Amino acid sequence: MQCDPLTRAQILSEALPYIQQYQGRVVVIKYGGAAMVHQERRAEVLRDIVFLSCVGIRPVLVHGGGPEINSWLQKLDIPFKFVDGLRVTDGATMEVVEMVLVGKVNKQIVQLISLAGGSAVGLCGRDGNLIKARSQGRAEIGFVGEVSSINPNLIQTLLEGGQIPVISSVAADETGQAYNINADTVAGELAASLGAEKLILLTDTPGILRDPQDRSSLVTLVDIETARRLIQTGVVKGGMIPKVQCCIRALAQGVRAAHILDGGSPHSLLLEILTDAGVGTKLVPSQYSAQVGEAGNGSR
Ligand SMILES: Nc1ncnc2c1ncn2[C@@H]1O[C@H](COP(=O)(O)OP(=O)(O)O)[C@@H](O)[C@H]1O
Ligand SMILES: CC(=O)N[C@@H](CCC(=O)OP(=O)(O)O)C(=O)O
Repeated sequence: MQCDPLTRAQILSEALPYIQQYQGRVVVIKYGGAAMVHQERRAEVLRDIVFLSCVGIRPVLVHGGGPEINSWLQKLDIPFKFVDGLRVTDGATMEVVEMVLVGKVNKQIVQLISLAGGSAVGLCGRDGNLIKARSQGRAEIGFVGEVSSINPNLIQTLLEGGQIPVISSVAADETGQAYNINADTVAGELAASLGAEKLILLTDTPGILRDPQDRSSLVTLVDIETARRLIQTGVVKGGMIPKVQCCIRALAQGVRAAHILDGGSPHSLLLEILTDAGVGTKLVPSQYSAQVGEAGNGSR
């Protein structure tokens, strides 16, 4: 980290109890396309994930790639549009989504992890029957799927072998038909099925903002009830809605905390997990759970 030695020593002494608490625990991290567009930060984010793995925390990475899919659809002259934050996915679009996410973005991330000194295995839902999909049943959005089941055994085996699983949000149904699933949704369901300690969504805003135009209006701590209210009252809009919804679902299924933070800000992942104050929005099941069970001074 680029900081003076005193600050570094403070961070290290603060981080140690968190590292001890989370050792052996699974942390599911979703690296969104909006954050990944900061090419210069990608290697740094992935180095931080390798660091977590080196100290004994078990990161599982789910990646997005919406902007990269858009750019390839444009190159191929295939028009695209979104309904409720979900890409309308016909047969031709599905083919491009799978090629870009599974063939390109996934392998780039695996390579960057390897260059950072870690070892990663790239998978999509089809591999090892990891995720089975089903249609959302909305004709107007085509092959957009939802998770029908998850088989976490392969992920557990990889984690036990010190590998970092890197997962694309493409999965097939019982007939082999591919579906395009929102990557936040996949991350939330995986976190629940792996009994993860944390679900972390890296995006392009500091977290949930009271005013999306004002980056200083960060909501630092929120429980499920308040998170629902932020959606109902329209504070949380657009692409932030599926994020908050999947955090709520993961918390309701036993994940202890969910975090939304800016993946483009230096070392945001480590600062969020390993310091008392954190840098993003932390979502917890209830206000009570915010005060118990965390290492450090419990300031958040
Ligand atoms: N209350 C809010 N706080 C923060 N961001 C918000 C809020 N409401 C809507 N947003 C929007 O949500 C976007 C993040 O969603 P999205 O673009 O889908 O990201 P990703 O590619 O990481 O999945 C932000 O860039 C912001 O424009
Ligand atoms: C159904 C749906 O919308 N799928 C997404 C999958 C990728 C994704 O979620 O990427 P981000 O995290 O970068 O948004 C898409 O096609 O863009």
